[in-house]
Amino acid sequence: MNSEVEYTVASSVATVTLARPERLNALTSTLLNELADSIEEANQDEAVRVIVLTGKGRGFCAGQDLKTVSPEMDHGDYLKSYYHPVVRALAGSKKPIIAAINGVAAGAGLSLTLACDFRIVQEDAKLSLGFINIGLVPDAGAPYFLPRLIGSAKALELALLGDTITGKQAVEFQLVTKAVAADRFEEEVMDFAQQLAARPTKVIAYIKQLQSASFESTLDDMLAQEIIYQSRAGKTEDHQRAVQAFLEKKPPVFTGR
Ligand SMILES: CC(C)(COP(=O)(O)OP(=O)(O)OC[C@H]1O[C@@H](n2cnc3c(N)ncnc32)[C@H](O)[C@@H]1OP(=O)(O)O)[C@@H](O)C(=O)NCCC(=O)NCCSC(=O)/C=C1/CC=CC=CO1
Repeated sequence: MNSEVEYTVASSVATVTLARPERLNALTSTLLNELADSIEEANQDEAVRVIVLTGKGRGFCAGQDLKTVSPEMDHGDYLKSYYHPVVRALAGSKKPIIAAINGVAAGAGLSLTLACDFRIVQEDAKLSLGFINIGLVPDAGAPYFLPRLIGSAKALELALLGDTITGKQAVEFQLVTKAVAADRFEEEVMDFAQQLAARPTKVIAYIKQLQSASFESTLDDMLAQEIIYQSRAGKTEDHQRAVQAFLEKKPPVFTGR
């Protein structure tokens, strides 16, 4: 039974909600453990085809709960024990994950969204790496994902200046998939999730695995990998039925198998 993360499944979408709204969903060891478990649960559940990660209340996540930080604490050990399992669960998820950033995202709260596949943000949300403002380096995967997502110069700008940008500005930084007005936010997130859920789920996993291998691989490595994954994709029911549907001039219906 979770206490700091809520987990629901409806219409093929698992919604994982950070649930400490009184502290802007600031992260604790309990919350991080529950978050890693929830992502794992969604990945194991065949009824789930898309995962949405969001926050309860007026914000997405204010990063590490600074009330739990003490001089005795080794921040590196803490990262290894509590953050890295979550980063690996998000980045290694076979199912697509949408970070639905429903308000402020700061510190590791923003970092965790970078390990997701899509970021949909409220237009007036405030986003900040913020680590530098308390004398820390960006963590929770941000040093890996941010330069890959927005390029080295912009990543350094956000990390070194620690500035806050709005959801609208985050689109210009190419940090997020799209920014949406607050009153249409939930509807847009669920529409987007349903579009993804109607796609060939197994093949989505293959595409994610292929792409994540790309940056550390040579051309020869990637050509070898595409042989493996296209061979698997070619054997899926979704592919075979979609070809049949095309030949019959019908729209494809993907079941995720
Ligand atoms: C920009 C903010 C996130 C939001 O600002 P605002 O909307 O004006 O809201 P506030 O009034 O500031 O906050 C509302 C209440 O929540 C409390 N709160 C906010 N953030 C935290 C937090 N991180 N920890 C604990 N409590 C928090 C805030 O005190 C208010 O409570 P009261 O109403 O009782 O006063 C802004 O709040 C902000 O900048 N927050 C801090 C952002 C931050 O520095 N986050 C931590 C970065 S470090 C990190 O994420 C990761 C690690 C990893 C490993 C080890 C060690 C450290 O960090």
